[in-house]
Amino acid sequence: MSLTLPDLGWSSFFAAQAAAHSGCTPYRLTAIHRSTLTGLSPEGECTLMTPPDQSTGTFAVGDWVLADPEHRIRHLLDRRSLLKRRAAGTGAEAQLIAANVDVLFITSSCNADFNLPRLERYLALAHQAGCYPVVVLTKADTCTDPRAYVARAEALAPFLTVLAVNALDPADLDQILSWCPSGQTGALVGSSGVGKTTLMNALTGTQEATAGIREDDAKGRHTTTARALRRMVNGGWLVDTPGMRALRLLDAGDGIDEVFQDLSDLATGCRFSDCGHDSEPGCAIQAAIAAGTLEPARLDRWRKLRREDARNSESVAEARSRDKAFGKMVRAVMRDKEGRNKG
Ligand SMILES: Nc1nc2c(ncn2[C@@H]2O[C@H](COP(=O)(O)OP(=O)(O)OP(=O)(O)O)[C@@H](O)[C@H]2O)c(=O)[nH]1
Ligand SMILES: [Zn+2]
Repeated sequence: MSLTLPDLGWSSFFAAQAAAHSGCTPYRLTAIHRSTLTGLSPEGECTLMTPPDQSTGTFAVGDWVLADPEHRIRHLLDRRSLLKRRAAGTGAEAQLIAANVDVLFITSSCNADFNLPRLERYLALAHQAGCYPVVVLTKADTCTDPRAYVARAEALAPFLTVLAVNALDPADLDQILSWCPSGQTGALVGSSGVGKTTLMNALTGTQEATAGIREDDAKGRHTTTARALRRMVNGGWLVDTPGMRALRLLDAGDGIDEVFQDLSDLATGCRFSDCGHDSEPGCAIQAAIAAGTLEPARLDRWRKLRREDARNSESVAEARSRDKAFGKMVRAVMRDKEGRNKG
């Protein structure tokens, strides 16, 4: 298998950045390990070393880097897109999930999993990351009217691409493949059980169980069993990392406003700039609800997403002071209660 740089996703966007650094070779990162990285070039795969002052955590699967002949990374090229999430634990630090993903396949199914707020949440994520969103509704074969699901999803945003497929039918896969042609990179997100593994295997022509993709085993040893960037049957690429599975919103304020453009536009007409859109006088959003041009449920979903985003984006210090303030409040209530019981 001989690949060219464009086959790997290289474009003029990256070439322009690389032009200033002669003597370096471009590599696309296909796996991030604890202390090294795996890079792919037309010559094949090789292990790359990070610069002395940088941990591997500053790189993401899909990144383009320039390395010297000793395989030491000299430059990380600017990204076209970046998917990240809040790191596990209490910290608000971002964990990079994948870079230079062109298309985010937002996967749901034509059954109980179908959930408009969840789709909106992933749309906001795609906008924020800089990926083109394509909604893929699986299990079209199990319901009588998949068009109805498609129509509901299409109503979420103008010009939104929504596909309905039977992930088990090879004939349906071409629809998906056409959105991520040779040299382009896609990623699948969605809830458990919607058919991501089925699609991944079918699109890449493999039978691998995704459970095998683990960077470390229980003993902390290094057992990378599969590449995190997998080639599809049409020459496109799919990111397949454990982190891709549980993406949450991080600093997605702009992305949310883009998905809820109608609401953010309306809000500029509120009398108060900090309007809570409840019972404030001159609230343009409540006026639209009263006039029947805005669904109250849509306002609820917008609020919920913004709250969730604020939570996910708050700094560690903010999280601590929130917990502290909460602790204080609890103690005050307890004291108050004790006082009353005694009195
Ligand atoms: N009839 C039908 N079954 C499907 C379709 N897509 C997936 N399935 C089935 O749904 C089940 C779950 O599919 P998976 O591919 O494991 O789902 P997943 O999203 O990878 O789930 P996790 O691994 O938990 O994240 C499997 O039994 C699939 O065979 C579809 O389009 N039609
Ligand atoms: Zn208002």
